[in-house]
Formats: sequence, structure tokens, C-alpha cells
Amino acid sequence: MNQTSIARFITFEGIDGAGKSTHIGFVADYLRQRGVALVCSREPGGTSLGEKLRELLLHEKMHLETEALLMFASRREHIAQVIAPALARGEWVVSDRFTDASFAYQGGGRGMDLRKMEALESWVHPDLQPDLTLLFDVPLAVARARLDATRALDKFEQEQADFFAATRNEYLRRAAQFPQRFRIIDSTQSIAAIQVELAKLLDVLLENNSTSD
Ligand SMILES: Nc1ncnc2c1ncn2[C@@H]1O[C@H](COP(=O)(O)OP(=O)(O)OP(=O)(O)O)[C@@H](O)[C@H]1O
Ligand SMILES: Cc1cn([C@H]2C[C@H](O)[C@@H](COP(=O)(O)O)O2)c(=O)[nH]c1=O
Repeated sequence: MNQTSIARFITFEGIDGAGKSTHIGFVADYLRQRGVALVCSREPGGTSLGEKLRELLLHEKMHLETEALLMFASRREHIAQVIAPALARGEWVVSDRFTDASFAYQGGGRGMDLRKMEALESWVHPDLQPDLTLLFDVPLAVARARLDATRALDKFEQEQADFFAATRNEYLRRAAQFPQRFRIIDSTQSIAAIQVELAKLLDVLLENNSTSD
């Protein structure tokens, strides 16, 4: 990430079990305690319709392009109802996943043509990109062990190692493609160590935002 950039739209990404959901509440609380008005949301979901689509997406088998289209349908609604209005009010948005997840899961994991994904992205949000994307990165075995220790697995979480290897590779490819926007977090660290790293990063962002206002 460019250290002088302003961050108001922050996305959290990573393969299932990487630990991003563990840290999103920490980031939201850290920012709120420092006077930032923000909306915390997730994809798929974030709206009433989006949460219904999430249920289908996480539990129903479907064609890979149907899956991609429904992800973008949920996103269109999320942008219209939540993200764009919040940014227009001057609030920050912290989202658990956004379009990088479609590239990683439907593109990398499922093998959908990335040109189709780019077409969907240009259609659904031609002028909107996250200012900062935190990519929680871990080896597959670590993510798998964390998931297995926690809960009943959804459709994606039940995928095999080669799916997650391809998903992770696509995340890392995008991080290399957009180095100004991505910040890779080594999620094999302890939760406490990651929070120290996140706090330092957020302090820089807050400083940049205060000097740009
Ligand atoms: N750095 C860490 N060290 C050890 N355990 C962790 C760490 N981060 C998260 N965990 C644990 O791993 C499990 C999965 O974490 P979490 O739900 O945050 O993952 P996630 O990446 O958001 O997964 P998903 O995308 O499937 O929701 C939780 O039990 C959490 O407590
Ligand atoms: C936005 C988005 C999500 N997914 C997948 C990734 C995860 O397996 C689930 C969401 O569950 P989470 O544990 O709350 O992160 O959906 C996807 O395949 N494509 C997308 O665009």
C-alpha cells in the first residue's frame, strides 16, 4: 500500500480459516474508538437480499457462472444500499470480502475465465475500488486445521486442497498486481501479534487521513 494514500473503504480477504473475521471487529473497534464513523459489513450479504443470496451461495450447488453472477448480484445491492451511501456520508466502510474474493474463488478456485470476471467488475462497480485490502495469508494446512477445530463447514469450506491452493494463488497474484492497494498479513502469527501490526497500520492511515482533510 502507498503510505500516503487515504483509506476509507477497507476490505478483508483470505482463504477460509485464514483468520480475517477474527480481526474485523478489532479493526472496527480501533477506528471507532478514534472517532471514525464506519459501517462494518460482509459479502456475500450485507443487505436483506444479499443475506438471502448468501444462504443459497453457501449451501446450494450451482453452475460456476451462476455462482459468480449471484456474488455480483449481492455486491450490486450491497454497493447501492450500504457502501456508496456510507462513503457519500463521509463514513468509512470495512467489508469482510469484496470483488477480490470473486477473482480468487470463482476465478482461481473454480477456474472461471478472468476476462468474464473483469467484465462483471466493470459493469457492477466501474468507479469503485477498495482503498486498502488486507489479505490474511496462511498455508492451506494451517487454515484447514483452524476450520476443522471450529464449526460445521459450508459449501466452500468443504472444498479440497487444490481448490484452496488455486484460490490462494489468485489472491497472491492480485496482491502482486495491485501492490498499492494490498497489504499482506502473515496470518500464521498469533492473534495478538497480528493486532499489533494492524494497530500500527491503522495509526498510519489515521494520520494520513487527518493531514488530507
Ligand atoms: N492468528 C491466529 N492464530 C490462531 N488461531 C486463529 C488465528 N486467527 C484466527 N484463528 C482461529 O481460527 C478460526 C477461524 O478464524 P476466522 O473465522 O477468523 O477465519 P476466516 O478467515 O474469517 O474464515 P472464514 O472466511 O471461513 O469465515 C477461529 O477459531 C479463530 O479463533
Ligand atoms: C464475496 C465472495 C465470497 N465467496 C466465498 C468465500 C467464502 O467461502 C464464502 C463467504 O464466507 P465467509 O466465511 O463469511 O468469508 O463465500 C466467494 O466464493 N466469492 C465471492 O465473491
